[in-house]
Amino acid sequence: MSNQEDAPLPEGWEMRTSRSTGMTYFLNIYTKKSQWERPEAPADPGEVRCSHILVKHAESRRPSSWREETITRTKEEAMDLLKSYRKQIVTNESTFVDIATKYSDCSSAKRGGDLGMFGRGQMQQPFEEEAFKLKVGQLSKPIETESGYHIILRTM
Ligand SMILES: O=C(N[C@H](Cc1nc2ccccc2[nH]1)C(=O)O)c1cc2ccccc2s1
Repeated sequence: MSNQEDAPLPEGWEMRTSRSTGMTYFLNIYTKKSQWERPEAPADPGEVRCSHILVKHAESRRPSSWREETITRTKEEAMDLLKSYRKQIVTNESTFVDIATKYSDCSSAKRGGDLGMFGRGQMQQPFEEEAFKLKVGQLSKPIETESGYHIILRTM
């Protein structure tokens, strides 16, 4: 039975000792907030940085992109296409940036799919929910928003 004190801290937390009292406290390395209680869950990053690949379809909120003036593919075709891209990436046949730059139906394609840093409340809910679940370096499964189907890579 490993002693709770020896167990590693959840991701994003560091242990500190108070200079004034000598007491141990815990620091969220992302938000710089501290707390006395030993954390049980990974620290809320507050903000994340992600890149994504978006495949739109005829029912997308805006069925148009830098690639195609009018996007007519069906939802099923879009999902199949996105899954083929994900397979190329996970088998190292292609890089994420190469696929995003060539095929993503989001204007972020020009930046290799990079969306920059964002906090909660900035992106469509299903996208945000998945993005904040990812560990840094992790590639999501396909998710759906009103824009179409995405795979998300958390980079920070
Ligand atoms: O909403 C955008 N682009 C839309 C497609 C889209 N829909 C999204 C929904 C969630 C996250 C990213 C998304 N991108 C479009 O081009 O029709 C954004 C483009 C960019 C470019 C740079 C940084 C942030 C963003 S957000």
